[in-house]
Formats: sequence, structure tokens, C-alpha cells
Amino acid sequence: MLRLENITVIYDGKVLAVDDVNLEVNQGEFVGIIGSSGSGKSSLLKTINLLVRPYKGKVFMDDIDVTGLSDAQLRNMRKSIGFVFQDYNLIERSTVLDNVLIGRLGYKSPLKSLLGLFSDDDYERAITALKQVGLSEKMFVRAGELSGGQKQRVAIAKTLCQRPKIILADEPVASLDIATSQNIMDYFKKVNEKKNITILINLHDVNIAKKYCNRIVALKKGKIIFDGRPGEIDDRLLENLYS
Ligand SMILES: Nc1ncnc2c1ncn2[C@@H]1O[C@H](COP(=O)(O)OP(=O)(O)OP(=O)(O)O)[C@@H](O)[C@H]1O
Repeated sequence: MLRLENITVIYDGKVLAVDDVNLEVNQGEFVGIIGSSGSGKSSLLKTINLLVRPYKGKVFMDDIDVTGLSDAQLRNMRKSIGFVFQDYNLIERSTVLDNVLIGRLGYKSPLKSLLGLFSDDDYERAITALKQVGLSEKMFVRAGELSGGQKQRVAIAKTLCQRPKIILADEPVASLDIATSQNIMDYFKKVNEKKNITILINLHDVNIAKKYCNRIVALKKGKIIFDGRPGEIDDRLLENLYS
């Protein structure tokens, strides 16, 4: 479903963040991307929905060249890609429900988006998504009043509301304690297994990656140095990766 061809990301004409990466991901895979700080994980993930434009290379989603789309086509394509950020990316003064409804904006005309006009169907989807992450009872609470783990569950509900084919998550558990991290990872796993949504997730904790992902991609200095099953990760690789 996703194919990256020769992706190269360069910042300011001099920082080589991603170096000629080729990667193919099938529908339903749960892929963890690991690597030390600055290895290019974020940059790579953000090229997939063009939050970062690659300097070179192409991104194919279901064989459509995303890098060649017009702005309108890109907006349409982004509906099928959910993105979860480390810092949750919620509007803190808005209610949980209103935050989740933002996931529906890609399906609205620009005018309806601007006016925040949502249909009964949008509300139904948002409420269902909140149920899926166990937060129905917080629907009318302001997002700013939630704990970190609850905020990340709202962010997951927001992407679910989008009906995505793939969810990209950039260090979604980096700010959370271990128990809350596992709770959030359980939700990602559930979404992956029950809905067959492909997940690509950046993780700095190798143990979490090994526990939850069925495929691990390791980046070093912008290059893939490992792509395989969690069980194939050995000490030599970890030493190479984090030395
Ligand atoms: N907007 C930017 N402008 C300039 N350089 C950047 C920018 N974003 C990232 N970089 C640089 O690109 C390289 C890769 O960064 P990136 O954030 O992709 O790595 P990462 O593996 O996600 O790191 P971390 O785990 O610390 O978030 C680093 O050298 C970083 O300093």
C-alpha cells in the first residue's frame, strides 16, 4: 500500500536527514521505526504525507505518486492518512468531542470546515471513535484538563474519525510513563488488528517496539540499516544503532 522510492530529505541545503531510503509497507503491517535521536525517523515519517517535502524520491500510496499531486488532490489523499504527534496536537480549550470532530474536516467543503458545520453522521463517528479509546465519559471535558495518556487517546480517536487506511505516529509515547505508554500501544495494536489499519510508528524505546510491532525498521544517519522481525534484533545491531 505504501512505497517509498529513493527518499532523500535535506534541510537548509546542507543537513542530510534521510539518505536514499527505499521502503515498502503492506496493508495491515505494524511497523516500528527505531534509531537514535537525529537518525531521521521524524523526517522520514513526515515525508509520507508530505509534511516534509523530500528533496529527492517518490512516495506511492496505493500506487499513486503522492509527490506529484496537486494541493486539492493532496488534501483528499490526506484523509486516508492519520498522523499522531508526540505532543498530542489538540486544541486544549476545546472539548474532547470537538477535538475528535476535527478528524472529519477533510471530508467537508472549505466553507463547512470554516463554519465548523458537522453532520449527525460526523457526530456519530466521533462518538464511536471515543468509545473505541474508552473515553466516552470525557466527551464534554476540555482537552486541556486531561492527562497525557488521555490526550493521546483523544488524538488516536481523532485519526480514527478520519477513517484512515494508515496511521503515522511520531514518538506518540515519548512523553508518557511506562504503564501509560503500554496502554496507548495497546490501543494502536487493537486498531491495527481489529481494523486492519496499517501503522508506522517512531519509537525510541526498543523494548516497546519489539513487544508491539511485527516489523522493525532501524535508521542510522538517515539510512535503513535493519528491516526485519523483532526477534532478529540482536545486541550487535543495538550497539551499532545507539553507539
Ligand atoms: N526543520 C528542520 N530544519 C533543519 N534541520 C532539521 C529539521 N528537522 C530535523 N532536522 C535535522 O535532521 C536530522 C534528522 O532529524 P529527525 O528529527 O528526522 O530525527 P529523529 O530520528 O526523528 O530524531 P528525534 O528522535 O530526536 O526526534 C537531525 O540532524 C535534525 O537536527
